Amino acid sequence: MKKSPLPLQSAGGSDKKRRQQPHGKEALVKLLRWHFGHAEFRGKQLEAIEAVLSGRDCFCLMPTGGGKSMCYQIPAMARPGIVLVVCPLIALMENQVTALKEKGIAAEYLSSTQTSHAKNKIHEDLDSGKPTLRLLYVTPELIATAGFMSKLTKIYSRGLLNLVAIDEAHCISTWGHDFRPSYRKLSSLRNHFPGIPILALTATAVPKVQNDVIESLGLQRPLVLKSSFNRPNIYYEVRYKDILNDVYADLCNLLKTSGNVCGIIYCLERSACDDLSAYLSNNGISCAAYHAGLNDKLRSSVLDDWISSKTQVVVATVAFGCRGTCGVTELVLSVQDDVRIVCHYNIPKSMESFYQESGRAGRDQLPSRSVLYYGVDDRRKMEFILRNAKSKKSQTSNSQDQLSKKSLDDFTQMVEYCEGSGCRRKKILESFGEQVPASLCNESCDACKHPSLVARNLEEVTNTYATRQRYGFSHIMISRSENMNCQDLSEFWNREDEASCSEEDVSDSDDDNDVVRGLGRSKFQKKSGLNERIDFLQRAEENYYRSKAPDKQHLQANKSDKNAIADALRESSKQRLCDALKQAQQRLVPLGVELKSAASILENQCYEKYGKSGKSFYYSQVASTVRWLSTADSTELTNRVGISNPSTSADKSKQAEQPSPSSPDREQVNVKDEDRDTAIKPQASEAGPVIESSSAQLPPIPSFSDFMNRRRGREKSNDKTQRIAMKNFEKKTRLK
Ligand SMILES: Nc1ncnc2c1ncn2[C@@H]1O[C@H](COP(=O)(O)OP(=O)(O)OP(=O)(O)O)[C@@H](O)[C@H]1O
Ligand SMILES: [Mg+2]
Repeated sequence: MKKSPLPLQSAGGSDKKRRQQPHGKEALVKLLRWHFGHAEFRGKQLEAIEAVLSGRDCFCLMPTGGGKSMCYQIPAMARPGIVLVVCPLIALMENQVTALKEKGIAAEYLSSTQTSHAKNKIHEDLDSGKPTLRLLYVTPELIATAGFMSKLTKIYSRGLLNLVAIDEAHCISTWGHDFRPSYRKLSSLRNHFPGIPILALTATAVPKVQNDVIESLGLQRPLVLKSSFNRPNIYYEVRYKDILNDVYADLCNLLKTSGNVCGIIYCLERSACDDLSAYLSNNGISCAAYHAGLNDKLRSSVLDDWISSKTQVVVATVAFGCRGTCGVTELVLSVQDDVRIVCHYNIPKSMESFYQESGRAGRDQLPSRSVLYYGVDDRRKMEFILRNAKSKKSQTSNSQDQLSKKSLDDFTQMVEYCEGSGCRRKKILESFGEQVPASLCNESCDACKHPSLVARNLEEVTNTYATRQRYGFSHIMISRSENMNCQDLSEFWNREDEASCSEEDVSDSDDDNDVVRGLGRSKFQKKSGLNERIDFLQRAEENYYRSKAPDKQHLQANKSDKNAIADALRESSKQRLCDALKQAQQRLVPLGVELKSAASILENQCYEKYGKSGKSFYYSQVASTVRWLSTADSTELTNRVGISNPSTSADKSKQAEQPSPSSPDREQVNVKDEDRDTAIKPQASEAGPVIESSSAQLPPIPSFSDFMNRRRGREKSNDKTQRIAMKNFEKKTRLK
């Protein structure tokens, strides 16, 4: 170990005596500089260190990347003896131990993944009169074993246990988003080792969780240190899917204009990860999808490439965002310091999750960005899942019911973050109980920097949404939520235990029992994981359309082969696309194509391109085509259904080259809104939803970029007539 710059206090002897020896600030700063090369302590680090060195329990709340590890690493350097660090992940321990060893610090971890030789060496050192080890990392499961507890007790009775640090301490709380039952086993530590300070560390900001952690660990008169959750180096922004021409293209452009930086995109669904990642790759962004659907080898190579900057962006499912329970991904996402941009392709389930996920940007304190793509349909999807989760919980127990209610409340905060026009930063901080002046933001969120643009966007979203509702879009989720028995969905929103994690996560546990239980649950997990729930939603959507279809024989879908796309399913997709086309036709000029054939062409595109990759790809593609139909203009539509001919194999390659349904090539879209205005000829629907004639005469909704371009154009133009026409158009749109 690197020789300390300070005269070290001797190990052993009276606990009290040792703790009474003060460590002045200067001495501690020297240790920081010597061992870690940092000039000064950050935030509350020094206070936490001084507290534990004086023997006091401490609860330390610091934002992600705030430097919590230092709060136990410096005390470990200050005096000989052992600092025990409890950590939820073997991968996380491995990572920290490797980094410490590189700095010449005597650190080790104990886990089932180590060889007996390595373990024996550690035990020998611990058993010796003068252990050289300073930091010993263990999992909560190991702490609970009788063997390890008796070893720890021996170390304690020899006066060699200096501190117990509990990292990610929120995992002990059922109120947190990352509850881990094995953390409950840590409750006994306070009584087992009287006089040894316990340091609980977390970045989880919810006050209820904080109190729960302190109580559950039995901390005595703890020094409670709470740093501000403000991340001044992150610029927060929300983009509105419903008024963007093409969300994929927007995201792609965003990444390109951000430079060749390291980024993370979070999606709710695996299929969206694959789809988006493929789109971005095709458009020149070096990126890869990462989710539980990939095999281990592929996953680790994706992460390796990302860490080594071979890949710029990783598109990951949110299921990998849980800190306490999930495996390597979480580790990588949270140790990569130079992530410059974090995008959420779907609205997160809570402010807590959003904060943690977006917080992975800029851990090195350099300017970074968080961009959330918000869509009303995404919101509905979430609400739908939450509502159904609630109905199941209410059948089982009150406390579960409360948890579901909490999920809904948490989600409301997230919706307010997106739908409100006030400072985003203030909203984040206030949701964690921090009252801050508006000036704190210093124009580092879109609402503060471009207030009128945000207000216009929100107005546009409201108008678009109102019009869509009038046309019958977006009501699907609501009607289904009332009809469906969707009990399986409940688990997704309350990750009460490891059961809700994927198998990789369980393998990270150190507890044999947990592993066995976990494996026993794996069948259930497979059935009730996030993506399966999404599949379930999509199936429900299919059922909805099937039940609408006149020919009920489609209901006989072949259930035997999970991935095979049955003819009945294809038929129901066609029907669904046909419905969407009808609605599009009411909005636009007549397509000049027979609707059923057009639906067939679109369905075939989905099938050709995605069917072979499995059902969920196919489902998501059909769903995104339906979404696309709700915004596409006549030229886009004719281009898409006109070019393709599903029946010839020669066209297959052509189809592959075509942009994905959710991302029609913008270059092809060149229809002026004025042209569209005059071209509208509302058609009576054949069998689609009944639409009032007044709504059928509505002008088409201009896309946001059209709207903005026209605005810009207007500013430049001196042509008075054009200006008047524009004003009239805007007025008309607003009125609708
Ligand atoms: N006093 C300091 N000065 C400069 N850099 C520091 C200081 N303390 C810690 N750091 C650096 O800050 C980064 C984050 O530290 P650390 O991993 O301890 O954060 P954390 O609070 O544990 O974050 P997380 O919640 O993500 O686990 C590391 O690169 C670390 O070296
Ligand atoms: Mg940490």
